[in-house]
Amino acid sequence: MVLAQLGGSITRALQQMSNATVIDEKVLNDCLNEINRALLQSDVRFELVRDMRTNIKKIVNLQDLAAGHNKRKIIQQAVFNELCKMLDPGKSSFVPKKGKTSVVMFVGLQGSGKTTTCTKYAHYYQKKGWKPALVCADTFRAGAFDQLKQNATKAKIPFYGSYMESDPVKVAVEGVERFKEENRDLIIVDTSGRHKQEAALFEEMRQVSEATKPDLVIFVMDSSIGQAAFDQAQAFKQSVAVGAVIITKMDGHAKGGGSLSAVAATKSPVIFIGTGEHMDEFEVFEVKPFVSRLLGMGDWSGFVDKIHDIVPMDKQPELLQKLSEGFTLRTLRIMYEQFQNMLSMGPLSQVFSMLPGFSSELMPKGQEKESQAKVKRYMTIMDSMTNEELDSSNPKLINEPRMMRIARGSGRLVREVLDMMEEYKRLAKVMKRLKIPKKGDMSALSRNMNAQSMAKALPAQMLRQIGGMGGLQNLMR
Ligand SMILES: Nc1nc2c(ncn2[C@@H]2O[C@H](COP(=O)(O)OP(=O)(O)OP(=O)(O)O)[C@@H](O)[C@H]2O)c(=O)[nH]1
Repeated sequence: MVLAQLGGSITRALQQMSNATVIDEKVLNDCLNEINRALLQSDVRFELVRDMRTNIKKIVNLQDLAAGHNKRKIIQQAVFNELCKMLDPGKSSFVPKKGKTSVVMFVGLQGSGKTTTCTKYAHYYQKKGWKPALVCADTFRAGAFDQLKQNATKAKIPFYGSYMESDPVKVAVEGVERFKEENRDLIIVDTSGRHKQEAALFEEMRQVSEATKPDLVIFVMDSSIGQAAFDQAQAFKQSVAVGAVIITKMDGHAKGGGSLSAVAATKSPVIFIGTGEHMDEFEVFEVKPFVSRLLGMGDWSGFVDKIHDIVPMDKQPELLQKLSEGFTLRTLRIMYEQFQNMLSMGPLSQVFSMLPGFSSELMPKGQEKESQAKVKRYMTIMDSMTNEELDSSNPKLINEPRMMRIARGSGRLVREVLDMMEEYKRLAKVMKRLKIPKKGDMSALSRNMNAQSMAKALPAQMLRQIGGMGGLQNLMR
């Protein structure tokens, strides 16, 4: 997945710093140099990287920190905060209100994924009970209207466009008026793109915007754009009042840092990211959970949201319960069982990218097949272990001769057995620090579940304590 490598590099730099016996100026500089290199390699704009370093150095003044201070924590927190700051323009975008008509105009270069994203955006709100509608104001590209029509029909969203009319302003105005009359609460206008930034494109966008007076203009950008992202985003911002950004194709192998720095150019927040060609491969973008995931720290709220999206309602409490029980990887057998759970979930592999520790290495998005093969390989290796080995909390029990024996028994290489043991130790360490945080989890759950499914998720004793079903309903209100 885009940026997985960046996350891995930053995490490694922080880890190396943490491993140093004494944190002095040199250790800090080495760590920051590593992070800078990783960011630049991911196409993040030089100025942003430079500013981030300056800010961290200002916050982490090693000489001023008394001996008792936990320097590692302070540095880690500063890196986390600065990454968040880089992605956060400090102001939120216009938020449409359900039941009240809003017009949202989409702009972006041809092929950025604009038309697909318009439908994903409409579909996202439709699932939440809104009444969206799509207007195709792209009269430039032959086939644009057909594409929107096809997408909209599939998602059962009303649409408007014309095969005959060549004036995009006219089509846009007619479409918006039609849907206002029909009391649609989210009218989405898809505009045309060009292969490159051209005066004609910007003039057309300006005219459509003037005529339809959108409440929000969303700039759609392909994550593979690289260093050109900043200039492109700025050019769009200068022509129309861009208020939010959506970054597409985050599932690809592009570096992605460039598109994220577009936030700085448009001074507008990224509100969603596209993570695949399908309608549901679309995620709300929130800075802190994103940076948490990037650094392998997990994202509980996203995790619970995702479960809500793809797991049938009646299975959700059971799954959450199962997962939370397995988080302490005391023994290899527990890891084996967790792997079994994961494999039986199939499409849920994307969910695991939100789980701390599983993020970039074990289950990178876009490499599900390879990851599954790796997990299966680990399981084959564990199949050749004794019950004592599987149930022991002491990995040292598996010494060199045993490793060689296990490798022979499972038909794998000794190196692979070693890899598996390393992965186990790594996961066990990460999981040890973890428990579904009660407060966060409860608020995420209460957002997403009705009282009935919530009641099932709670231990009986806790449910009694809060006054049964009635008490729970009050609490949720
Ligand atoms: N993998 C992946 N593909 C995407 C994503 N979003 C869009 N696409 C694909 O990108 C291609 C271009 O998308 P379109 O929606 O046609 O692009 P557009 O910007 O509307 O193009 P014009 O209408 O020509 O301006 C299509 O094949 C989409 O399926 C995404 O998040 N991930």
